[in-house]
Amino acid sequence: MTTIPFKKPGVTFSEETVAIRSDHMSKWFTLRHTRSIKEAVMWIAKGRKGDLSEKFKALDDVSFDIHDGETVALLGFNGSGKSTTLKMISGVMHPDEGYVGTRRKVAGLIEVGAGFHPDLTGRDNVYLNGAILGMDKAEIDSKFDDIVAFSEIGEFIDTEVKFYSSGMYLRLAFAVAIHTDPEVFLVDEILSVGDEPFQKKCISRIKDLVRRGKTLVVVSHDLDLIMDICERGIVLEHGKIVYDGPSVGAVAKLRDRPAADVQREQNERVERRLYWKRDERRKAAEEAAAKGEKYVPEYDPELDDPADLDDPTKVKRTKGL
Ligand SMILES: Nc1ncnc2c1ncn2[C@@H]1O[C@H](COP(=O)(O)OP(=O)(O)OP(=O)(O)O)[C@@H](O)[C@H]1O
Repeated sequence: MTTIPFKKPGVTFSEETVAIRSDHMSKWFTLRHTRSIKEAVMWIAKGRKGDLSEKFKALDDVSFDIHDGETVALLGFNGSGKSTTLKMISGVMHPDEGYVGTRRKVAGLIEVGAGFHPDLTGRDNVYLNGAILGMDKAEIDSKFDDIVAFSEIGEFIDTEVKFYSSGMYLRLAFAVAIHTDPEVFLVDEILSVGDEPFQKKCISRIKDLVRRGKTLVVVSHDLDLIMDICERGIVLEHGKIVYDGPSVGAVAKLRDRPAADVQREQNERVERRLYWKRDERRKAAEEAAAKGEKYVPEYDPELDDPADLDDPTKVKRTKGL
């Protein structure tokens, strides 16, 4: 039994709740070999018979259903096919065999700055990217200040994005994607591009989405974070699914350790974190009370119900978060 507060108790899934379906999906890629000049000459001399390149199956008969509100991690060692699976779900790649489809509004953070035009300013790119992700102008207008605040781009919003660092790109891309209010959010490892405070902010925002019941599919090598955020883990090995079940079991498989031990350590980690967070709040409330003030904590998706944000006496949202 996990102690994460935002995990939902068992929900009944049906055909109507399927958000993403992958049905016997396979993908072939071409592996190009570097050949010596001699080999290339021989190949031409033999009438170009055979191929200098070789095909390999990056995804092999991958099937899964992801239902509304599920939080799923795609796990596996380097080259196992995680990012390719995410690209299939987002539609930037198509399977060679089988089927993959989504039934909900999807926003993905898969490739940093994909959909950004280098010669346009940050401001113009917010509008361009927002439109690509399905927002109309009025919606972007109303969210523009929040997007810029979240990204912390500040005055650079009117600079052409070709002058941005990769971290600045990421900030703006994440800020736009998160403000599209997607039903399904796809996140690849790219969070690692941002600096630590920004990563924390993104993770907090992702936890907020989870708490609000959104569907999440994440690719990450950060297994502790995965257990925090995701209920389910799908482990890929050489393009095949070798495990699909509770994320703790997936992590145990990757770490080659008993699931009960991994679960116990995860529970201890979460309990410790929540203890310190509550303790900090308690101290801040005492300090405020000593001054005759009322302490209103900042919203934390691990401690607070998102509905509490409607009541300014309960929690407040940090600007841009
Ligand atoms: N466009 C492509 N053309 C050729 N091969 C590709 C292409 N994209 C991915 N691959 C190969 O397909 C395999 C799976 O790649 P993928 O990026 O999905 O792995 P991954 O599990 O996300 O790995 P990592 O943990 O290193 O990010 C790898 O061998 C990779 O080199």
